[in-house]
Amino acid sequence: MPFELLLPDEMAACDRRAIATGPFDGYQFMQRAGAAVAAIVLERFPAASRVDVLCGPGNNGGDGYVVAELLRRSGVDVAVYAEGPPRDGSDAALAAADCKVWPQPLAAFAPSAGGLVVDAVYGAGLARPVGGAARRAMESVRTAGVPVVAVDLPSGVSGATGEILGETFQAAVTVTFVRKKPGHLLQPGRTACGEVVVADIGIGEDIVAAAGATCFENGPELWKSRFPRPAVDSHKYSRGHVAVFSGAASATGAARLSALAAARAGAGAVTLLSPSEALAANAAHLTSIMLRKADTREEALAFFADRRPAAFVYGPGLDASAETGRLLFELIDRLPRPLPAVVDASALTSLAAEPGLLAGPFGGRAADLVITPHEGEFGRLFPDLRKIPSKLERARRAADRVEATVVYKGPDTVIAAPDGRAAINANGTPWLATAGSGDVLSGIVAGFLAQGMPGFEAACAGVWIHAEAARRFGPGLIAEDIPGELPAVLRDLLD
Ligand SMILES: NC(=O)C1=CN([C@@H]2O[C@H](COP(=O)(O)OP(=O)(O)OC[C@H]3O[C@@H](n4cnc5c(N)ncnc54)[C@H](O)[C@@H]3O)[C@@H](O)[C@H]2O)[C@@H](O)CC1
Ligand SMILES: [K+]
Repeated sequence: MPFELLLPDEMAACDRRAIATGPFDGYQFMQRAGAAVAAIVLERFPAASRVDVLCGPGNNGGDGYVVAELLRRSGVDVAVYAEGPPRDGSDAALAAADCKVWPQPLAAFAPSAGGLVVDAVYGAGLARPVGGAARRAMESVRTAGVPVVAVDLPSGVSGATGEILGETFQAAVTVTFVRKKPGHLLQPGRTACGEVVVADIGIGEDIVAAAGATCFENGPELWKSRFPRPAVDSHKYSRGHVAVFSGAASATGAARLSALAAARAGAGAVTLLSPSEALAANAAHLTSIMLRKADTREEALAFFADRRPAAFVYGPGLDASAETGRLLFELIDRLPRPLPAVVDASALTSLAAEPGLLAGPFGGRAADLVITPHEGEFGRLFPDLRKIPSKLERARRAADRVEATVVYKGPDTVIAAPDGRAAINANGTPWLATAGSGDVLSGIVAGFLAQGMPGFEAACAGVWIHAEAARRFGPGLIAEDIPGELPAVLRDLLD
């Protein structure tokens, strides 16, 4: 699977296994990595008047010596600045010995106008916050605005978490090897990387597979085998019926956005369950979406028994008081059969107000439960997880705790399943930061759940398609525009 993201220890295991099985040794892999970076430098920055290669003491620095020597042989004006010599006997020491560019101390480096910096200071081995000469180099490059090509990761970015430890370079291009790492997609690392190029250095697919990665970059490859496609003999209910709970008279729009999105995602029928005081407001704005009065839990349960929806959305526009969360549990416990559901927005705030409700497994009660907290809601729901520095790890712990798929939203949305799988989404756009876009996402995910997609796949597909629709629309996007963009995105996926 080309979408695996390798954690640093998984990447190190791949390196070790590849070296042990041959035919390449560690230095040959380093030469291939350096050659890939040098090729990008020559291709992307042919007009650079000079290239300064900054080398650290480990193998990332080793890649840097290979880059410097290859650029020298290509006739580039190249200088090497080193933060100490590589360890004797290491692959990096071999690379330094083969490099004919004499290294100067990193402390003597100053960026030159019209030049380019190759950042080979730290990569996967980053062990502590960046300081000293490396930090000063980063600050001076940032001030001078000189472009940077980063080797593996911008030095200072954690490959595991995307955190910046101390300081980093803002790269124009980051060349990594074999597969991306979570830190290339998680913020703020993703921004520091610029464009990410993945270079093949000859580590085989079988070796990557043996690493057993459980984190992926979200994309159609991950879920298209489970993607719903209507059968020739489908009727509207067999395509999946979604129920969406509406808020009170002054808060009905959120649920309607969800309902419309569920329909556009392919649910054959969608019903809005509305308090009587909001029926008129809802009726005035609905055409293909059905409307049913539900003032009480009993009325909602009667609808579920009678019309047997395949999934429901609970949260957008609802009251954030503790009663909303209690009602959800009563509903789930009394449903005629476990149903997939998306729990979002005010329902999450409500559940956080009464932590006891979430103390035990939540999803164990529903078939496929998906919760979609943004940063604030996540922090309120799982206050003890806030101290974990990795967003990926926070999402995984939350999914394990509540036994539900967690869509932890943001510019780097993480989707985590209770079985340990996780995906990081990277096709988002800042145009999605607009009121109501989360309500649309809930509806899309519910639409896929109702069509039989399992929770993790439905959530991953929903997040990617939602972002793709917004990206295609671009400037001026408001939540109402997203459902209308879905048909074109779906057509491309189903073709
Ligand atoms: N076979 C392999 O293992 C390959 C490794 N490759 C390169 O090797 C890199 C990993 O090499 P290493 O494991 O040697 O790690 P690094 O080169 O990233 O860094 C390790 C060294 O930096 C020091 N260090 C870490 N953080 C520091 C900080 N904040 N301040 C000061 N010193 C610090 C460590 O003490 C150690 O000496 C990858 O990122 C990649 O660029 C590539 O050559 C491809 C093949
Ligand atoms: K680097």
